[in-house]
Amino acid sequence: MAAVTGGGRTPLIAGNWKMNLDHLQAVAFVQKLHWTLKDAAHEDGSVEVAVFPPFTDIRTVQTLLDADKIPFALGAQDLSTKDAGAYTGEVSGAFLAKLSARYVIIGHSERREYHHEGDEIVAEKVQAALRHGLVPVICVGETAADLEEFGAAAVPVGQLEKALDGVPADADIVVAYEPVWAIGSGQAATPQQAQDVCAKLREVIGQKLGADAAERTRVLYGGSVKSGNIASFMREPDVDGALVGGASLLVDEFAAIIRYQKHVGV
Ligand SMILES: O=C[C@H](O)COP(=O)(O)O
Repeated sequence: MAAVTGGGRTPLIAGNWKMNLDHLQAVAFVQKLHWTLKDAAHEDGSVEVAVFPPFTDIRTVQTLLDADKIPFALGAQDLSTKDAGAYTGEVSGAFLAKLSARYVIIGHSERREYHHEGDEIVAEKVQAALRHGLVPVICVGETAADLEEFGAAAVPVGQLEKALDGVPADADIVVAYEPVWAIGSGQAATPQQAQDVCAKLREVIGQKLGADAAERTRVLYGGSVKSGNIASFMREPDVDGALVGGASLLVDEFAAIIRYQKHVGV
């Protein structure tokens, strides 16, 4: 089955569990999701599925994925700017890499808002991820007030420019456009809004890292993605997948999102 995004990029459907599902619930969830998806496209690699459990679940989920040969990638929701040392409560990228985490979310709006993480910290975390061979999923997006004052693209474009400072041209990264007003609100962006901003973010990648990086880097949309709207986003040429919050906690709903190709008609 063909990928539907531009440039031959493999679509990525990523489930950010946020602070939900303890390690026992995580095992039941992953087993059920895998079982539900037995016939789905992710089994042949045409859609990549990634789950982002809380830190305390990661070891358990990693063991399950390995033992049952479940083809989901594993990610963390955050990491420290530091690699080791006297930083109480922090988790190093080195530790995540040892647990076979492939991805790490950086700059999520909930980190920016509740933990006061600005663009400098985000850029440091991107460097920390790359130091340990992790793929940063760099989140950018405008608030409702930003949208009114500057339009949709200005803030995410500025955030991404800063996050990419010092990133080498050959770095493996993912960018997620998440308008803050669309997160958990049930009010998703329109596919055209998502496309417009994702295309601008791809331009930024091109300016900062070069044309090859712009062509190969996946740009996701996030914010109230559901099974009922995923196909409309995935039809857009610059939307290469989704970063899903609430709907990634419901097995049948998340499985239906992963199976979006059935609705796209490719
Ligand atoms: O990381 C995921 C986003 O915050 C989207 O969350 P949501 O799908 O619940 O709107």
